[in-house]
Amino acid sequence: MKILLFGKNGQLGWELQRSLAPLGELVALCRHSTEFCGDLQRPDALADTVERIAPDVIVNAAAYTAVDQAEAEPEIARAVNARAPALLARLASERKAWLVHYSTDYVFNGGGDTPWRESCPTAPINVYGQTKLEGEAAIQDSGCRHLIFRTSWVYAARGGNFAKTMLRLGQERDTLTVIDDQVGAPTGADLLADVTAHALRAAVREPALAGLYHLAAGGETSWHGYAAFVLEQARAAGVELKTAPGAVLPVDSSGFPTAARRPLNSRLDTRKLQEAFGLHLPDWRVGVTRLLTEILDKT
Ligand SMILES: NC(=O)C1=CN([C@@H]2O[C@H](COP(=O)(O)OP(=O)(O)OC[C@H]3O[C@@H](n4cnc5c(N)ncnc54)[C@H](OP(=O)(O)O)[C@@H]3O)[C@@H](O)[C@H]2O)C=CC1
Ligand SMILES: Cc1cn([C@H]2C[C@H](O)[C@@H](COP(=O)(O)OP(=O)(O)O[C@H]3O[C@@H](C)C(=O)[C@@H](O)[C@H]3O)O2)c(=O)[nH]c1=O
Repeated sequence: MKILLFGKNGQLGWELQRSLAPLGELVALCRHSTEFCGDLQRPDALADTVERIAPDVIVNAAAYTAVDQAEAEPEIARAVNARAPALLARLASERKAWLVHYSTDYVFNGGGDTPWRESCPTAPINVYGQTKLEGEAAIQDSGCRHLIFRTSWVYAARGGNFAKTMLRLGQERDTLTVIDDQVGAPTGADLLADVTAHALRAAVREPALAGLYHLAAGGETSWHGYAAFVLEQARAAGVELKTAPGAVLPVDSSGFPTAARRPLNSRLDTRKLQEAFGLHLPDWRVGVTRLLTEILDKT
């Protein structure tokens, strides 16, 4: 099996390089690759890349993920998150290749407090979520064989994420103010990558498994609960923090204004994935603890 991976240097792309390697020949590209084009904003060159590599599977881990910035540059977000996946889907369809793609909890409006199922109505409340939804729809409409994984609150040892921001701020500030009315599940890029490899292997054998799946770690928390957990673990590991226990102050969304609105309810119901692929998704604390062990060991 020949796999073409886009976005190899992102949080997920980096982990996918490890998880996908045992499945076959892997060609991994980033925006600045030279021999082949890995820039999702260059459609002609992208089509040429796919033609020359002739992959059996295209895995798209590249995306425009700057949620607040997307409000100011919707056309760039749309080119990367919607138009490029649409092109990759057409190219995959033409050559009967699989397309693996990732989407987000931000396709939902955040109403209610029950976990979203794949069949729930989408209604994004920010530009990033809207463009990611357009990408999903284009893939589904193309008729290509695909796996789309909607996930949430991704972190990894490599790359920027909320856990690392909290670790840094905890060493700089006496108090932190963190939103406690947005609820979801922090999900490790390593878990996403391993589940992708497992699911892809199964789907190639059993094409009826193609489709859209929610994929997130088990359990739930708020950004405030997540921040408090990260700092508590760091303190226990001997990191000197300026933020004292109890000085992570909970606020509702209006207490921490941002350019983009975020959904209050980001819970994803992952039963479809677990049943289809015979998987158990571990609690979010398991992965975050591993992340901290890894990054604190290096400091
Ligand atoms: N991060 C999160 O919390 C969540 C992410 N997701 C989805 O998961 C997937 C992976 O996200 P994650 O790994 O966390 O994201 P990252 O932001 O870590 O990585 C995204 C990668 O995409 C690349 N990229 C951006 N624009 C282009 C372009 N024009 N051409 C080629 N590459 C480009 C970036 O490259 P460069 O560094 O050069 O800009 C970066 O390497 C995405 O589909 C995302 O929407 C879903 C839910 C949560
Ligand atoms: C830095 C900071 C953020 N926050 C809030 C703002 C926001 O509501 C929440 C998370 O902020 P961030 O900007 O780190 O995360 P954000 O960019 O919103 O993360 C999202 O990224 C995209 C790509 C996704 O697909 C989503 O699943 C989600 O992970 O925490 C605080 O309350 N206090 C703080 O000090």
